[in-house]
Amino acid sequence: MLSVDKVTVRLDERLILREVTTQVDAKELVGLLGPNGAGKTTLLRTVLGLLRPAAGTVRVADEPVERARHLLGYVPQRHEFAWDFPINVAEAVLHARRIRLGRRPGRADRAAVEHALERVSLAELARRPVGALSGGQRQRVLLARALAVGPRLLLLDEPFTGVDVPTQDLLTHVLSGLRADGVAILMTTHDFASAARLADRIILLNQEVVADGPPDEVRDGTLWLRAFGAPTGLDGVS
Ligand SMILES: Nc1ncnc2c1ncn2[C@@H]1O[C@H](COP(=O)(O)OP(=O)(O)OP(=O)(O)O)[C@@H](O)[C@H]1O
Repeated sequence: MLSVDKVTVRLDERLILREVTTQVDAKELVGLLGPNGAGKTTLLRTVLGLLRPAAGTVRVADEPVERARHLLGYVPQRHEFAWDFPINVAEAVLHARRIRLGRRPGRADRAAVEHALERVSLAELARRPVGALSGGQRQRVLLARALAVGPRLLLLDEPFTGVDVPTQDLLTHVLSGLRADGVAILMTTHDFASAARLADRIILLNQEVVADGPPDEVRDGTLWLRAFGAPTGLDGVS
């Protein structure tokens, strides 16, 4: 579903990603790990077509990304959304679908919103202003916004960061269900232990791909040393 081939990205003349090659298949959940500033968000933004690589190619469902945007769902980091905007939960989700489809919403769009809210257990909060939500509820709104467009490739930027255990469990459940439905999922995270439980593969990134494989293969301490510059990444790994 996603194929990234020798992608190099420079921002302000600085090399951020160097010849990154990887892929994510349908029904596959891949965790993207690396230290702060490793280029994880940059890679997601490049896949979304928001950044143009200096070299290399990104293809989604065998198409250049410009022709495959309708297949993409994106869950940004929570701070990137304007939570002080005076809209409620259902409107926030509908808005995402409206922007994607570029038309006034009709009955099918409202049904898609309802379905997305149910999938993340937010139906009861549909009329609540987004500014009044907790961190975990906000995370679920962002996921519902991505789901409302029916993505085949879902990109998530640190969905597990700063949310409580029940929210983590819900996210795990929803992502597992999407994978079973055939969605390809690429998710950045700082937490190897939770990624190892959930992901089929883990990519260790630090400007370049340091390792890419099943969690058991990527557990090797020397790889972590190369990716993080310190062995501390293995803390809490079980
Ligand atoms: N628009 C930009 N212009 C210039 N440099 C940028 C821009 N956006 C990001 N960078 C730089 O690119 C590098 C990679 O940033 P990125 O946000 O992709 O890392 P990350 O792995 O997602 O980090 P974190 O774990 O902290 O979220 C950083 O050094 C950052 O300062």
